[in-house]
Amino acid sequence: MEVFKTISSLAAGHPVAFALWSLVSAFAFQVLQRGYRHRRFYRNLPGPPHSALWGHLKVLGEVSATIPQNSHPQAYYTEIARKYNLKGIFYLDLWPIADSSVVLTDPTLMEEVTVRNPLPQHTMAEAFLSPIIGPNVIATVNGPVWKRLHNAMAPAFSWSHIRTLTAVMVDECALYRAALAKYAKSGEVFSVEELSARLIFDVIGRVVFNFRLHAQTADSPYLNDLRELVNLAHNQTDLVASYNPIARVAKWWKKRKVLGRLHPLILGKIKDRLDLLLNEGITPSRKDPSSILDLMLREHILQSESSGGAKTAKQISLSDTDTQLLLTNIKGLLLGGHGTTTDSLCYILMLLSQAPTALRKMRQEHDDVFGKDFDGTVELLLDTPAKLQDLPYTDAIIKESLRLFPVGFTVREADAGAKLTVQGKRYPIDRHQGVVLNGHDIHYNSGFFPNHTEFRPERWLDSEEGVPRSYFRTFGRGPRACLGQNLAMNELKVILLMIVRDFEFECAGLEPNAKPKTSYTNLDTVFGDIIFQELGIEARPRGGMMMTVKRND
Ligand code: HEM
Repeated sequence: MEVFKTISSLAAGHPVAFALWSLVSAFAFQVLQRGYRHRRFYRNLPGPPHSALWGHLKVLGEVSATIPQNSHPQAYYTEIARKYNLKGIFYLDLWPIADSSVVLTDPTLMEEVTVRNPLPQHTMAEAFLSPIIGPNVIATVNGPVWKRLHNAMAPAFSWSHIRTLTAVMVDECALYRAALAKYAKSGEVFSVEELSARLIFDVIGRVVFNFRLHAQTADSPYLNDLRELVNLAHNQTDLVASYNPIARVAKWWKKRKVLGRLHPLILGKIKDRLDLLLNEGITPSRKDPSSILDLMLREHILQSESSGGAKTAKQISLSDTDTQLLLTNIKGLLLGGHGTTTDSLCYILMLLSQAPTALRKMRQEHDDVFGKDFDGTVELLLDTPAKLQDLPYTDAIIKESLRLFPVGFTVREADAGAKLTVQGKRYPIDRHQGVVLNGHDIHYNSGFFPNHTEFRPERWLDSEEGVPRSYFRTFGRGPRACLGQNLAMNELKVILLMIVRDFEFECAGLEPNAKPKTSYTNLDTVFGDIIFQELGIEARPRGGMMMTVKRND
């Protein structure tokens, strides 16, 4: 009774203080209740040692102390799994600092949630990307919008279309060779990431828009602004910056400026192309698409035609929603398509710089299949692009590099209350919990890849053992697997074919670690901390992959 009396007199005498006190108490109660529920859910599930107070935050802190800052989460997950001998599935309770998750590290289980019963992309992927690119980008959206985008874009990634892009790749790669020749002459240290991004961006530009973006020869405003957006995404993962109001305002302002420049450029291209198609009465073909933009405009033209026969540019204007969808997805493809392939090329060249035998075998394969002469190689390639499929060793080098350095990542979401079954045991899923598919762990598991830290392209050729498809997770699997994987593989092959016989790469300023920093790899005793991929939109090279190049005479 006394308590009630005190409370009523406080409420009457100090109404504002009372209201504040009530709010704070209600908030504190909610936080405590949430925390308790959270810790209780995780306490008996498989995972590292769980604390009633800290959950797994201390474990994460310990592992973070050994891995270089801002490494991609896949490295932490793999290291935690090794340190605590966690196999197949484990849980991480990181409330309230980060999203809690269930981490899958078993190929069969991953096939279950990607191929047999595919789970949708987690909303955290959309939450991460949409402040940078916008909502409804194909890689993160689910449901009918994803279906529509996937269906519209798919023909641009068919083998038949990719082969028609060989001439584009060869043209752009000739400029890349010329830049390498300059660096070979000067002996200068340069960023392979920066140089390669320009090449790959120009190719992606042709796939997306079918016009040249000139990132290699002039300062492309598209590339500069998109890379600025990537840097902003990079900062998004910096916890200190994300709670600092001044940093947040500065970032908002910068983003506003970048988008203010970028959007009119892309919108101009969309409008010009739509006008041209309509004025010339062209409905873009799905069989022989000129670009992804055309494929997406085709949907729009067909829809407008079927709903009333509108034919002219005036009659068919894009709705705000369609314009937004186009804009977002064009940015997404330019960004994702060039970043992932650039990162992959960097790691391939880094690994080759310390693998003379593999390099020699690949050069031999190129000589055998395309002849020794460079001009002859280009001629044959342009004439018979399918010959790229006759380079199994080059293919194996790319796959082995992408095994050691998977640059993409995926987190899925299951309904609260759903269960995952592993060897007859059922594991619960919490509300909004991230279902993390850590392919990196599989790639560094000697049970699946014997001598897993060795760069051994031969493992992909071994006709007896081979590598089951479910073990290679770099492009994901199932309906949400990478749409651009054939394009990326083909492009990487063209680049390697056009450069490796004439140039020799060497990493600059390597600082190998005296002993491995983690228990899953010892590659840092050769290359140093650059092997710890940094968190950006993808798992990117640390430090720009600085190298020198010389001619292989
Ligand atoms: C080596 C280069 C690349 C790697 C390693 C890579 C990796 C990935 C990964 C891991 C995913 C997510 C898979 C999943 O959620 O299960 C993905 C999705 C996607 N990638 Fe790539 N990617 C590469 C290049 C490209 C290129 C060049 C393009 C085209 C411009 C592209 C377009 C896409 C698209 C459209 C999706 C979303 C597919 C969907 O959700 O339907 N990727 N990629």
